[in-house]
Amino acid sequence: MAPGLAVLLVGDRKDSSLYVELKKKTALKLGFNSFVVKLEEESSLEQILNHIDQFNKDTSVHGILVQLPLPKHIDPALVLRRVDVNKDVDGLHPQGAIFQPCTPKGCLELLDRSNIDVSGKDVVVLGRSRVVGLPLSLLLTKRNATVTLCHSRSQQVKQKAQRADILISACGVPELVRGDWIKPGAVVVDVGINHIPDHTKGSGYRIVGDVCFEEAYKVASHITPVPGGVGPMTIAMLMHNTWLSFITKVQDENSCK
Ligand SMILES: Nc1nc(=O)c2c([nH]1)NC[C@@H]1CN(c3ccc(C(=O)N[C@@H](CCC(=O)O)C(=O)O)cc3)C=[N+]21
Repeated sequence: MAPGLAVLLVGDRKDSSLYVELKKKTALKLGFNSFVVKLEEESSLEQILNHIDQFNKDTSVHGILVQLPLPKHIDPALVLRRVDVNKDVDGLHPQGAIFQPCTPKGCLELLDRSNIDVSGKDVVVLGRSRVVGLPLSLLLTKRNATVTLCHSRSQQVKQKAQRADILISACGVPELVRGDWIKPGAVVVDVGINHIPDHTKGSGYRIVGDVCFEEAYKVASHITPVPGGVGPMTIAMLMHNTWLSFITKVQDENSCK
């Protein structure tokens, strides 16, 4: 018996296909079982829910991940709610997830492993997404940080960022955060993964974060790169949650409640 991770991909977005492939490769490398189901973009809600029910029933599946975003005609909340909460290794269950969502968990892991204590610090989070910004702010608050959660309607975001001891960007705006947004010595965590056109690359694009790294690394004390930063940590945390589900000893500290 080995931990089993099931991934459901609906449609054939290039970025989603790549991420699903990375998850599968990592699972297999760890000796996990990997089950990937790919459905057509036009699939109905019923078809999608059917596959989730099968994963829910399958005792060799310990973790289920529904790759987001789903096609426009599908309400993600309906799909995520169908996933057995005990197998929701993505931590995205609308009501009371057991596992911590992977990207926020990865950010905290990066801070922990760099011995950066968030308690009492002023943390500014850019972006209020249901998958990253919002849950990350809650987890940071639980760890006694003072959190300012900025979003598209926030005013004077640059001035707010400049006061941060720890600045976390998860807003999906390529290189929004410039060197002069950062307090000297601050810690910068870049969650953004943005594809921008680049004709000098064979692929026709290159990946940049939400932070202008060239400027930021000169000002910050610590900074995560893109690629090679939060992205791989997200996958590592997905595997960790799948492992926790497998051993079914999820302690309170992994609770999102
Ligand atoms: N239900 C769900 N759960 C997710 O966790 C989820 C999702 N949907 N939808 C999309 C985002 C995105 N995501 C990434 C994970 C790893 C890398 C990663 O490892 N990136 C490499 C680069 C890979 C590349 O070349 O693009 C890096 O940053 O070094 C990126 C992005 C998980 N997501």
